[in-house]
Amino acid sequence: MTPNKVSIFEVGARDGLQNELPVTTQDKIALVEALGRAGVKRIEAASFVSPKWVPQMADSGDVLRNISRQDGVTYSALTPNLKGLELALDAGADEVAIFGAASQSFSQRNINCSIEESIERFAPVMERAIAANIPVRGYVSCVLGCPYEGDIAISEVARVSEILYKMGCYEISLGDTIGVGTPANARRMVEAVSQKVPVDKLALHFHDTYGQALANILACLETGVSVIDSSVAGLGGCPYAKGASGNLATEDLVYMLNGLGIETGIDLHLLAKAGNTISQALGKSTGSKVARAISG
Ligand SMILES: CC(C)(COP(=O)([O-])OP(=O)([O-])OC[C@H]1O[C@@H](n2cnc3c(N)ncnc32)[C@H](O)[C@@H]1OP(=O)([O-])[O-])[C@@H](O)C(=O)NCCC(=O)NCCSC(=O)C[C@@](C)(O)CC(=O)[O-]
Repeated sequence: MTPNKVSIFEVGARDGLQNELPVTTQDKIALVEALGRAGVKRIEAASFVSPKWVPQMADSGDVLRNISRQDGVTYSALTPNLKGLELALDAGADEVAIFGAASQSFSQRNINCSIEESIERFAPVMERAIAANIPVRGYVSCVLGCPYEGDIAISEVARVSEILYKMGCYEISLGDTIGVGTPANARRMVEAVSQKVPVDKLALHFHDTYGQALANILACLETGVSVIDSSVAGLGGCPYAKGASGNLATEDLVYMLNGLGIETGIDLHLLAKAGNTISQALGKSTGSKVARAISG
């Protein structure tokens, strides 16, 4: 069941940088271009959300408009509502993502509405995106725990995932937003969701707050999932756990997959270089253990 190829969905320029100190638009553009040169084919480069809520992403339009696009690379953006979608289309996003949650409290704090209200908001986004021929990805946050509610029922994760899938999302990314999962419950969750959404339409989006992300991914690969989200240099913190690491570092993921003989198409050294450069711009060292080892 373990796939022999994995598609990496790089979220450093969005999920990572939304949780870091601001960097310049030019730094973001350079990062996205360096990721492309490293062989990353799916890059989340922008987020059209309220600049009052997430000021770090306020220049998303300028980023998307000014990158030198590489053939075969998809540049995507988060769009919580119709306004976000229109901005993303205007800036030239190749695909967009709507983002919901399996926790009511998280949904309320993240996008200022309940799960049900979020589904209502997503419907016109989906309709307009389909009309514009733009693929829509769906995120479900808090699939292995919530910072406000603690444990989340797997049935709720499966329910929300199925709703987003049936609305027309081409892929559902399962977010362990606060990185609390461990391998056995991560695998149980993926198995349960795959009863409702085909496993080849699922992606793993596991944060590394508790250092479990690689182990969780390894356990879930056995279910057949073959799309994994990660963030170069481990960019991104966790607003709910001060000082905690954020997303799983793409370099660490690629290193593990290389060792398993699973193809990603990514050049690890160029990837680490991209991660080191953006880390320098942030005034910190890379969050990737592999990148540190290679550089050393
Ligand atoms: C969703 C809203 C906008 C609702 O926010 P709201 O206040 O309920 O919305 P509103 O429609 O009442 O609008 C309020 C103001 O925001 C503006 N506005 C409204 N929409 C937009 C937009 N698209 N782009 C730019 N501006 C927008 C709107 O124009 C208005 O401006 P004002 O009149 O006050 O000047 C807000 O809650 C928001 O922006 N939240 C951002 C949440 C966010 O970005 N979270 C991080 C991403 S999710 C994540 O990281 C998890 C994930 C995906 O990685 C998976 C995982 O790890 O679990």
